[in-house]
Amino acid sequence: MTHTIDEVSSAVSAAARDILDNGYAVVKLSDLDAGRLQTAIGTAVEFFGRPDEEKIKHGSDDHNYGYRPFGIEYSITPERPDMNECFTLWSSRLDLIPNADDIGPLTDSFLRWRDSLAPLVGAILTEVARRFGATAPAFEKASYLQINYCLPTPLERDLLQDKHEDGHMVTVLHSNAPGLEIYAGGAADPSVTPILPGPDEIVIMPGSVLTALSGGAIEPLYHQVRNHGLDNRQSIMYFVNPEVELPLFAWVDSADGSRADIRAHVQNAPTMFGLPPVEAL
Ligand SMILES: O=C(O)CCC(=O)C(=O)O
Ligand SMILES: [Fe+2]
Repeated sequence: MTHTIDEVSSAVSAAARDILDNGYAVVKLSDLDAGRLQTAIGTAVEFFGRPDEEKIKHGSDDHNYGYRPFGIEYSITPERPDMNECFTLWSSRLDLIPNADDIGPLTDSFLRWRDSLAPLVGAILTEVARRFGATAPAFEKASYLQINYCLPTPLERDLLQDKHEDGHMVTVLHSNAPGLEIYAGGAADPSVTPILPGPDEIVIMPGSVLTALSGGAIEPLYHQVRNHGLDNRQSIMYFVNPEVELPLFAWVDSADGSRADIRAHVQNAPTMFGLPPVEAL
């Protein structure tokens, strides 16, 4: 299915409305974009199948760029690491990934998938900001793609990833097997909703940076990943952060009438998961 301009703009409006009214949105992709998504997952799965000593050659020393082995990132506590390996690509910065030249098909497929997502994310954020009489911040240079390659995990460990919110503006997520559970009723409501996007679907989840921008109107979507004992599950995320070169002000006045610069929140959020702060790339 190809999408006409009218269909795209109504999908964007519907996504913005769902984020504001329901706290998250599910968006259907065109055939072209769904193909890029599946190619990105396929090339990454081939990469994760390589020996550890090969993969580690493509990870930065601080584990922020390229391959990140199991055991670094966590959701609540370092004693319970997320049960996955990762590969990340920040902005278009192939130079930050050691020996990126040797994994061209993987980085190419990630760049193509990012090229599909960035205009869609930009249009949806523009529409969300418009509802607050504001303009959405630029984001591409401070945002990154990450694929999680889930590891086979004994069922005694109930969750592959403990309950968390991502600390970004939005996360665009696709997963290819069950596990994701969202707290659709808010962080304090214990009930969870399992979510499995179709092969041509993505989920858009607000994070606490969007909460700060919207003056609390849009809550962060807490989520977790249940262990169903599967041995072939991947999830791929576009973690979208506002660029941080210039001051970044909330879209609404705070109670005292001021508008705080929220850049420190943006930059420090990843430290809650054991990762370095967001840089201005
Ligand atoms: O694997 C998933 O479905 C979710 C992954 C996730 O929440 C994350 O990496 O922050
Ligand atoms: Fe997450």
